[in-house]
Amino acid sequence: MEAADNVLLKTVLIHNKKNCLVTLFSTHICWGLMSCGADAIGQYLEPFYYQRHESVPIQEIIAITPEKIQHAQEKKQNASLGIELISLETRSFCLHVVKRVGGHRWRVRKVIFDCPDGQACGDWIDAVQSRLNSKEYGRPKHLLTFINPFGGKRKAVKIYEEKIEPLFYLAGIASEVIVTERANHAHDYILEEDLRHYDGIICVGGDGMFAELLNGLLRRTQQDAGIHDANQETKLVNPRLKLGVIPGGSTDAVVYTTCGINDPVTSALHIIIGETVGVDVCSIHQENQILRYCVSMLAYGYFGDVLIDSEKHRWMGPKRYDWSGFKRWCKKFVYEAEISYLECPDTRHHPRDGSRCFAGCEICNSIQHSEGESLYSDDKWQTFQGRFISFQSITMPCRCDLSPNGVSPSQHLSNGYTDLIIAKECSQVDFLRHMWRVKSKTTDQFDFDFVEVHRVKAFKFRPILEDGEDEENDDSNGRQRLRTRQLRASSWNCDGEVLTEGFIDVKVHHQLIKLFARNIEDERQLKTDFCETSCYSCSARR
Ligand SMILES: CCCCCCCCCCCCC/C=C/[C@@H](O)[C@H](COP(=O)(O)O)NC(=O)CCCCC
Ligand SMILES: Nc1ncnc2c1ncn2[C@@H]1O[C@H](COP(=O)(O)OP(=O)(O)O)[C@@H](O)[C@H]1O
Ligand SMILES: [Ca+2]
Repeated sequence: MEAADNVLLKTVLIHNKKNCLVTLFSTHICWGLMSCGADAIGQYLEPFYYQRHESVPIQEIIAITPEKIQHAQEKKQNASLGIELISLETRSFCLHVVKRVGGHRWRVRKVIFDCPDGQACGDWIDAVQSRLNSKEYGRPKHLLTFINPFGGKRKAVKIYEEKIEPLFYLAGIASEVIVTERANHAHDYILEEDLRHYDGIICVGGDGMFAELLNGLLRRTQQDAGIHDANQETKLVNPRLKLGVIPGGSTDAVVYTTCGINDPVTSALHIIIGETVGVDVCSIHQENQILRYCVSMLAYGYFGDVLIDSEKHRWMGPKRYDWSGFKRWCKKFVYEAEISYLECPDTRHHPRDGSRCFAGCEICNSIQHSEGESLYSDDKWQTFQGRFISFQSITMPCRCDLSPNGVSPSQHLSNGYTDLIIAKECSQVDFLRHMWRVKSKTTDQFDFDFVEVHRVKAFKFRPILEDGEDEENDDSNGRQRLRTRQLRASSWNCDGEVLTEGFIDVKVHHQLIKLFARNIEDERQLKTDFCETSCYSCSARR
């Protein structure tokens, strides 16, 4: 329940031509018509009750601006004097707040209040602005923004200029913008330049572009802290800077997963309000070197090959994945590897446990990890050796237009684990059935005898490539036959970037980075138009 001393300002203001009681609490702002208790000049008498009111958390206020409105009375006076004069004094202000319009899409809603005089209006603007500036909300003031002009449908520059820049201006965010001129431009810039003035780094692009930011920032952070990140056992340092993505790529799985939709305005609003979510990161090693960091999908076999092929068809934009996906499916290839993994010790957490990771996820918040303990002293490693069509390590659910529920729907953003999905050698029709379920929203995509899933903390992948002949096997008629290997090497699809090294060691780092996002909201639980917070009036009525 809200304590009375959390009330910062309380006045009767005019909203939609009606007297409204407007109350600024330290955590939210409430307004509504009163059933009793206030007189026309803005004094109110206790007890009062709102008839019906709205409440917006301070965090969801994008900005407060003075509103130049010619008030009706002045209009009349000016008209009678025959002058066209706008009010000399600003007596109205506009609250720009987050509005949910369905399907996880956010928009800006303007709510205008008229005050009795300019002084009252200034007091309101100052009081709300000072809450917005409070450190507890962590709103970014200075951002470094990279735009990939060649990502997705090649509209990133237009998206930024038309939709994002005006919002950042409204919210008082200064953004240094760099339109990239080559692949790795952003990565190299982050590694080398002075970043002290920024609160966050964002990009307008896809997962590949985000991967540049992620790798640049993590390497820079370890370098600055004198951490030797080549050693898999090292406890890595969390970067100070937060990362953000405005979708402008092809799959946009990172932003789709963390904001619930790939919509540029929704992402910009998440960045402005400064809310962040911790995200797990995989470090990928080979012998004594670190190859890359990865947050979404690390895949070998089918998805590695699709990525390589899709680059030849970049002119098709996001559709290139459908085309390459279809081509690769037509030419079925089989791979073989030995995969060792350290499974999550808590058997309640599993890729098929049916859980969903929503904003404020209790599972992510409750899981404990003993970081820093040696993985290799652990004797609980298990091994899979065999043939497969597709191998994926999925560290966040990986929702996207191609898979709205996610490639691993019960994976979590920050549980400290990655899900291994092995689609073992099977017929093309069976593989298609599995993929169809990954795309559709209804059935369990892992409910096939040729699909194996594990939730793991670390894994080692060793491709088996040598041509040759397997041991002799008995066929169903008891005849001995030789099975000739037809094994191919694939490459890795690492957050949409190609990684050619075959054998790798991977470890998950629990909540290593912070993303400007809230994680998806459970829309069934959201009540948008009525007070959700326990303000005085509501609690009095309950
Ligand atoms: C017959 C129905 C077939 C449906 C296939 C559904 C498979 C969906 C898998 C989606 C994978 C999502 C994981 C994220 C991958 C991205 O990191 C990566 C790069 O993204 P971006 O830089 O934004 O372009 N995207 C892919 O690898 C796309 C794979 C698509 C394979 C068909
Ligand atoms: N100016 C540029 N020219 C060419 N490639 C670039 C440029 N800027 C970034 N890239 C690279 O483009 C790749 C794909 O970018 P991304 O934004 O993920 O688009 P998409 O989702 O369409 O693949 C990334 O690997 C990134 O390194
Ligand atoms: Ca995870």
